[in-house]
Amino acid sequence: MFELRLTCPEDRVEPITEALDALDALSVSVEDADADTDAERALFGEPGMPPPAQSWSRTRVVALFPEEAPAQEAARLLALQDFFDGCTVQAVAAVPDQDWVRLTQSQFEPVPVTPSFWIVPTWHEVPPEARTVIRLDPGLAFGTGTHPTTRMCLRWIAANAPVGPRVLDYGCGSGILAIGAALHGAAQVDAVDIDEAAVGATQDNAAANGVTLSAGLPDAAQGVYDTVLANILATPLKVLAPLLCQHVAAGGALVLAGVLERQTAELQDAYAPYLALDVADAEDGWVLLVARRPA
Ligand SMILES: C[S@@+](CC[C@H](N)C(=O)[O-])C[C@H]1O[C@@H](n2cnc3c(N)ncnc32)[C@H](O)[C@@H]1O
Repeated sequence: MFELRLTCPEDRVEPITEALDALDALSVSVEDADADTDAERALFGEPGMPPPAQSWSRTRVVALFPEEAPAQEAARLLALQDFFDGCTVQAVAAVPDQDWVRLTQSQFEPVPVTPSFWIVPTWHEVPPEARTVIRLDPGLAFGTGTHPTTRMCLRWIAANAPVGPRVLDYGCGSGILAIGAALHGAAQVDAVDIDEAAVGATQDNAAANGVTLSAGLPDAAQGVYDTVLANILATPLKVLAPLLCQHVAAGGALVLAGVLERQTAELQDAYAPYLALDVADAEDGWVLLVARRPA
């Protein structure tokens, strides 16, 4: 795992985090850079000296990548953007996996998807109002419920329960959507991902939640499903249009996330030869696109 660390003025956080998402960062976290300033002051021995004025409004953004090359490429591409003026890349550095997991775990709190459907890390008590719970520890696969795209998919699952009976989670990451579908009535859930670590994480997380599902590489998706869920970014979703649509049964639903509001029309165009996508939900600049195949 490699992290790209940069500092920026507060008003650049949004375009930078959006760009990092589009550049396939596994996670992007935003921190207050003032803590650094205090530490630097202590280190360089300036008792009583205020930090430079601009530091007070600076923010640190940390993006994780599976390898060094995409982290370096992201740093290079960001530096070319107009909105990067006044921002500084601090480092691209290796992060030991255990440190990342420990660091990430310290940032996770229980997340409500609906008032009664929660994602709760294993080291937290289950809130009393939670009736349906996914127990999940953030690991190396994407999908902890803190990202709006994951939450929108889970909200759709809860609102459309019972889902299935056959459900496909394409790009399963941690398996969170597959587990959510199984907890909301799906009788058979297939979860697939191009990343073998995600397949392993999905199997582990399903077992930890007492859920039976089948996890594998994309070829394991076979036949048609009543619900096809895919939370991947817009570009791969466009490429996958014919494949995903061919897996949707008559009367079934296709649920797509990972799409920014401004990408809605291009996704609708890419899917138009197969299915008609509508915006079913929106959060923080992301949209949930849903299509139904006529019965
Ligand atoms: C944004 S994560 C979503 C994880 C989880 N489903 C969720 O909703 O939180 C996208 C996942 O899709 C996988 N992925 C990306 N491109 C893919 C492809 N062409 N086929 C299958 N999986 C893919 C990635 O490895 C990653 O685990």
